[in-house]
Amino acid sequence: MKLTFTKMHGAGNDFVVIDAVNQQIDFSPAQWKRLADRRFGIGADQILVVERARTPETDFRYRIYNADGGEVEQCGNGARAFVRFVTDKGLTGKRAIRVETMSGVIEPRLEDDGGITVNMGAPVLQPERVPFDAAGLTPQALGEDTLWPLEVDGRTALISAVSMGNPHAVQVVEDAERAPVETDGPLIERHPRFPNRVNAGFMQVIDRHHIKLRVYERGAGETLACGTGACAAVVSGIRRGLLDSPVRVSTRGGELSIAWEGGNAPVMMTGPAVCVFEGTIEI
Ligand SMILES: N[C@@H](CCC[C@H](N)C(=O)O)C(=O)O
Repeated sequence: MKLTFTKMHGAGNDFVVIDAVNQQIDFSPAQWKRLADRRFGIGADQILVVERARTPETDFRYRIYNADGGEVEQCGNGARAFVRFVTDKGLTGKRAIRVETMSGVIEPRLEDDGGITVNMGAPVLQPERVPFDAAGLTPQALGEDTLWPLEVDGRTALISAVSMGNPHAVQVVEDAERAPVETDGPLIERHPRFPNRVNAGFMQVIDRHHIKLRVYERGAGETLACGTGACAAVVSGIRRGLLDSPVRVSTRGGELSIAWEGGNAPVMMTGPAVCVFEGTIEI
């Protein structure tokens, strides 16, 4: 079939976005993987599929596939790209949009200045719900946070286990640019204590309102930015007593802003969403 797509990015985290409201889509994991392939396909960290709502309480359903072809629960930068896409394509006239994802309903909003803010919901911190297997580990308390000792390549990384709908392991590093993201990232991603695999975040605290962040993403490798990774890092930093809301998150691809008032308050994410080009591909 001939597939029409839009190539987008949010702070350099790039997406193929597909209108499945007006196109019939039923692809296999191998086909998603091929679309995301940077040599044999279009190239993307994730594929975002915009579908009709399945309930009267929501406006759309939005599905997310990693570059490895696997479907996943959540994508923060993708949520902003989703809003730009449905607005630019005229699929909705609403500015506040309720959208069903695999991990529940989120509420992105197009602001008057053209920026996009997403209510990402409250973080989930119970290990079994991340999911993280903490059996037999002795945690360390830091501020309000619980740091788990994770054995990685013969060393111990002290991680916060956070779910933003999808799983994250966040550690603090002295220098994000020199952090072992390429080497430790894949080991953490597939660490046996994370049964669903995990996104591995490496956060450098610049000051109480500013961090640098690199994320080795599950199913995609290191990306230029990870929205849910930024939310998880800020939650971890605030709980560790290192940060105060709001926090500017500098990534290799751009800047995000994350606000969180603690506890069960939702994490609010603001950042860019850009359309790069449109095209068609035979698949
Ligand atoms: N880039 C995303 C996260 C995409 C999903 C992630 N790789 C996972 O497997 O959970 C973001 O901006 O949040």
